[in-house]
Amino acid sequence: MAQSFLEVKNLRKEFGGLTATNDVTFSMGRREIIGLIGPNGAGKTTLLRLISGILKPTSGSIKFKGKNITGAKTWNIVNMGIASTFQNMRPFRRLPIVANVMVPCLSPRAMKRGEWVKKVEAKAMDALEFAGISDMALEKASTLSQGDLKRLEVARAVATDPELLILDEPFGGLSPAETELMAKSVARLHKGGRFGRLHSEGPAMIIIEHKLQQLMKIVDRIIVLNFGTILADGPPDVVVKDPKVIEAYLGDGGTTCS
Ligand SMILES: Nc1ncnc2c1ncn2[C@@H]1O[C@H](COP(=O)(O)OP(=O)(O)OP(=O)(O)O)[C@@H](O)[C@H]1O
Repeated sequence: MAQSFLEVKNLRKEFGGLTATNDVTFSMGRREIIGLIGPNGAGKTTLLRLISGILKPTSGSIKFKGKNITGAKTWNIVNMGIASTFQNMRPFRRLPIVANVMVPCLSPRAMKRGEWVKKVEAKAMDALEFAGISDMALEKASTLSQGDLKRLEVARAVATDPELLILDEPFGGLSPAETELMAKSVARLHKGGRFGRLHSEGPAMIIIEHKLQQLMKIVDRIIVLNFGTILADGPPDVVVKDPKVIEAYLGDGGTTCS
């Protein structure tokens, strides 16, 4: 049987008496882009944190490209090719925006193509250009609006040339116009190619998002979590019609949820 790109098996995380992810099992292919949805508290962010190494699971396993990464350190996971953005954004607020992106550019993974430090700023600028905030590169990160902080998060993640990019609510707090722009950038990145000195291999993606209309346009598969358990897993048009999903999350309005 062909080896999965990402293989999550019986992944469980308990916080005291609370089971945040309850034996979650799924796998994904190298070219997939998955939307991870579900009600508040369903366990989506916990699942993301387990895959990116911020949390250690209570039990279960995670394999990436055939290697067991369960409980591995975050920086090892980043160097293997998994990058994430988070809801609670924590940039180096006192540093210029471009310096925030130069830090991930100095990771062994980002440097592995034989780049030297003098090229790092140029590469960081290309990541900012990709995210649409290069004109503010020398401002302090503390001056950024919520929407632009999201862009900085994306720039920091793409600067490591990830093979799997995990985005936690990339459209959260953005205006409809900003959401449209971010959705287009994400879809473009998934296709891959060169963006200046940035080389995107077209990462696989897992995107947590509540703005379903926009999410549906860019993903080819949806996983629905509810009370830490996978309720549905399939193509977006099938999942949104699933009575279990409508009852637990979508309500009568279906995909009008934004
Ligand atoms: N560090 C923690 N300590 C204790 N409980 C936690 C912790 N992190 C998450 N939880 C709990 O685990 C459950 C799942 O939370 P999680 O943040 O993963 O849900 P979510 O689906 O991402 O929700 P949202 O859509 O609101 O972001 C919730 O009941 C939450 O309160």
